[in-house]
Amino acid sequence: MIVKETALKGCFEIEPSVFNDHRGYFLETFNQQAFNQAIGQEVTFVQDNESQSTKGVLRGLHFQTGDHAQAKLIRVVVGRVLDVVVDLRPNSPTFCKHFKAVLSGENKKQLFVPRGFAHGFLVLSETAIFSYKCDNFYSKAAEAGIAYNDPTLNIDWEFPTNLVELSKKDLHLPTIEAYFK
Ligand SMILES: Cc1cn([C@H]2C[C@H](O)[C@@H](COP(=O)(O)OP(=O)(O)O[C@H]3O[C@@H](C)C(=O)[C@@H](O)[C@H]3O)O2)c(=O)[nH]c1=O
Repeated sequence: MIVKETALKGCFEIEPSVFNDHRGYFLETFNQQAFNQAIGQEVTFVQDNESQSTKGVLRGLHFQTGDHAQAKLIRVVVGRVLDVVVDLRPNSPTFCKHFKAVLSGENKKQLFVPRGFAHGFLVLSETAIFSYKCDNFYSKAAEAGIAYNDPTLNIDWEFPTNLVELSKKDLHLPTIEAYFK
């Protein structure tokens, strides 16, 4: 397993060890002991989520507020996505900065996104199955988000914006400026 901290403190990119043989492959997608040691923190995941989306679907940028904040360990099982995380920790030197990575069923890369970040992804393949662990339970009341095309964040999604498909909820997310007002 190769673990690298990204430019955003506390946010890590993880490349698990994959064992290939004549039958196919094997990997540990999560090992609590190795994971906590690698990132130097005790994280206890309590919920696993999976979603499927088609090409051009963009989910995000989402987070939960206050005591409901969630750290996430993210991976793609099938397909390819552009995953984007945004540091929304007001006291962080990288406040409002983002990090992006292509996660795919082929590269099997994972991202650990700490609490205090917004997260979203855009599906680049015909279909994608997205899987993630959360260290806090889902709370509908605590759901929040920032528009994926926020001008301050200026994220290059590397995809024609007229082809992006959003949920009704995500169509009306505020800008970062409006959110922090
Ligand atoms: C996230 C979530 C949703 N739901 C329900 C609510 C709703 O009826 C349905 C679909 O929810 P959403 O439209 O919010 O799903 P989605 O847009 O996929 O939301 C997810 O987006 C990515 C980018 C994240 O980072 C996640 O934390 C989460 O916010 O599933 C749960 O029951 N539990 C959950 O943990």
